[in-house]
Amino acid sequence: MHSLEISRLKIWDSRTGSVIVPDSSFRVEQGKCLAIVGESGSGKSLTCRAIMRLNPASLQQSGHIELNGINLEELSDKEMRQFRGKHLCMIMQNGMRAFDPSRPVGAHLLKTLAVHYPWSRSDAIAKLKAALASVGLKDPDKVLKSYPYQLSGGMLQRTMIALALVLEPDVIIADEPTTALDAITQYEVVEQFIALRSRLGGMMIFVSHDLGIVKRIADDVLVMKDGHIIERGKTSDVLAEAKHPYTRYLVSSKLALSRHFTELMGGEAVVEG
Ligand SMILES: Nc1ncnc2c1ncn2[C@@H]1O[C@H](COP(=O)(O)OP(=O)(O)OP(=O)(O)O)[C@@H](O)[C@H]1O
Repeated sequence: MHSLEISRLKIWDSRTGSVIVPDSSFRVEQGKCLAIVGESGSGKSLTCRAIMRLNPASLQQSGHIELNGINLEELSDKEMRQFRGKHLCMIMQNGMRAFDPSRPVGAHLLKTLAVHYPWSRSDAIAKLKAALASVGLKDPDKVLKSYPYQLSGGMLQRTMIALALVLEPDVIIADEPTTALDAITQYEVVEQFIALRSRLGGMMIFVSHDLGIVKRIADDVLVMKDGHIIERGKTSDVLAEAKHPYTRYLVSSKLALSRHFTELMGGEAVVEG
């Protein structure tokens, strides 16, 4: 069975000695999406970046991270660079930061693909164009020729999703990929993530503040607070019957917000678990 297994992950700041994530263990299985929720600063991003081994050098980590039986801790930096992209792909909150601002998007994407696949340039372009069209980008040629600043946040996130479609990684880690988008674009990009999940059938970790999105996309959920996992379980169970007071607080804030929104819109409050 393919899986990503994180055991006893600890992350600390080597300059100050302060421990940010003391001891986290969790597992994602083939075909499953795990959401990580929790307040700002609870350690969600550092946990994701620890899996990718992308935290700054001042942050140290220990513990065991294993993907499909491969112990990632044993890979050299060079091997890890090769491993990322093909096996582990991260989609971040700010699409702009994911791209090289000084080059057209297409040049950046082709360079990434060239690290992992021996395709000819024309084959790689054809695959990218098909993927860009499949995530709803109407003019793939124009996207490839554009600089990142010429594309909207939603277009950049779709472009990252398209790249993931071509790379077909075992694991996709999406760190608040819709937070910087307006509500309608958010909805559309989440739809693309759901489609990506079903097309690749791999594993996904989806970090979000938004329990509505979590409910739509994730099978299981972890709730983090101050670096600790305080609750975990099937998404529907956690949302319906949260055990920890902090999770209940998160769920009730979400309900209060949706009630307020519904009242503002002049309708009946819809309470969804
Ligand atoms: N490079 C760093 N060096 C030291 N501490 C850091 C570093 N990056 C983040 N931190 C601290 O680690 C803690 C966890 O940060 P992290 O970014 O993982 O939170 P988060 O849960 O993802 O929050 P958000 O939802 O705001 O992104 C925070 O207190 C943050 O200030």
